[in-house]
Amino acid sequence: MSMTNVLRSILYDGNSRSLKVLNQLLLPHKEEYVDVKDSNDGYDVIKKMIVRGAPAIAMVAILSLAVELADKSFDSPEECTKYIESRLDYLYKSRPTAVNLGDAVKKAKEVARNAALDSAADIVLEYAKMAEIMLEEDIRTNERIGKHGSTLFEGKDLEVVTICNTGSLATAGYGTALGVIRSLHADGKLGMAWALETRPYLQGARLTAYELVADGIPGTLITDSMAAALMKTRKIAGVVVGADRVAANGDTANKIGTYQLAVVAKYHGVKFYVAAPTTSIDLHTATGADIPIETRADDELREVQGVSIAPEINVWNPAFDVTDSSLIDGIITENGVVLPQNGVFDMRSVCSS
Ligand SMILES: CSC[C@H]1O[C@H](OP(=O)(O)O)[C@H](O)[C@@H]1O
Repeated sequence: MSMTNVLRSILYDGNSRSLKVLNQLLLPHKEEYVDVKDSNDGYDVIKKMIVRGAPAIAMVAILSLAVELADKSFDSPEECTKYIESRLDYLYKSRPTAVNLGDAVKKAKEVARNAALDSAADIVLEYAKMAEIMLEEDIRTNERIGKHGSTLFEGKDLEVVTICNTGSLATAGYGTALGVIRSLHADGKLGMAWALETRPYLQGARLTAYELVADGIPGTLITDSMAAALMKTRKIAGVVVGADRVAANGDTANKIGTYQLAVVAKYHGVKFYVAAPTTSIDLHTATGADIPIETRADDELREVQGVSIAPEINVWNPAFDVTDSSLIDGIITENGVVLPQNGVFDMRSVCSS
C-alpha cells in the first residue's frame, strides 16, 4: 500500500484476536480507537457509524465475530455453526444498503458450514482465517481499482469531483473512489480533487478533507450545493464516486447527493464514474428500484455535531440514493472497468461467481 499518513480505520490482531476501530464520529479533531470485543459491539459501532464505509462495515462485522469466537466454547461443531449463523444474521441487520455486508455474511456462513467438522475449534479457526484474508485482500483490491481508474484519465492538472468518503477510512486502506484519486495523484495526473462536504454526516468535510490533507493530495472542500456551479465554471475531467450497492444493470446506490451529482455531470458533459470492489456488486438485485435505502435518525439532520439547528421541523433523512445506470459512464472494479454496451451494463463481466 502506498505510504499514507491516514490512520487505519480497522486495527485487528490475529494473534491476540483483538479488534479496534477508529471512532470516525470524532474525526478530524480526535483520533480515538474503540475496542470491539464481540458481535454486539460490532453491531453497535456500525449502526452508530463509529465505523462506516461499505467495505469497512463488512470487515468489522466479520472480524467482531472472530474476536468473540476466540473466547467461546461449544459442545459440538453443529452448535458452533448454528451460533455463527445466528450472530451473522444479527450483524447483517446493522445497515441494510451496502451489499458488501451481505456478501461477507454469506461467505462467512459458507465457511462455517463447510469447515472441517472434526471440532468446533476447527470451525472457529477456519472462520478466523477467512476474516483475516478478507482484511488483507481489501487493500490490494483498492490499489487495483485505483490503477484501472487512473487509466480512464489522460493528461495532467486534471480536476476531479468526489462525494462522501471512500478512502482509507471507508476501507482497510487506500480507498475506492478516493483510491482512484490517490492513483491519479501518484501518476502525476491530478490537479485538484474537489470534495463535497456531504451533509448530514459530513464524510467529505470531516474525513475526505482529512485524508487529502494528511497525504498531501491537492484538494478543495465545497458544499454539496456548489457542485453545479463548479461544473458550469471549471474544466472538470470527471466525477468519481463510491458505491454501497451496484445492481445487476449498473444502477448504483451511494451516499445521498450522488444522484444529483450524476444529473449535473450529464448536463455539463462531465464523465461520471463509479469505483467499487466486486463485493459491492449485487447480481441478485436486478435494478436500483430493488435496493433497500437506509433512513437514519431525524436528529442527524436537525443537529450539526450535537448543536441543534432545526428543532421542530419534519425531516427526511435517507442515507443513500440510486443513480440510474444511464447516467454512469463506467464502473471501475478491481477486475477492470465495465463500460455500457448500447447503454446497458452487464456487471457479470467482472464478477467471478
Ligand atoms: C468505499 S465506501 C462506499 C460508500 O459507503 C459510504 O456510506 P457511509 O459513509 O454511510 O457508510 C458512502 O456511500 C460511500 O460511497
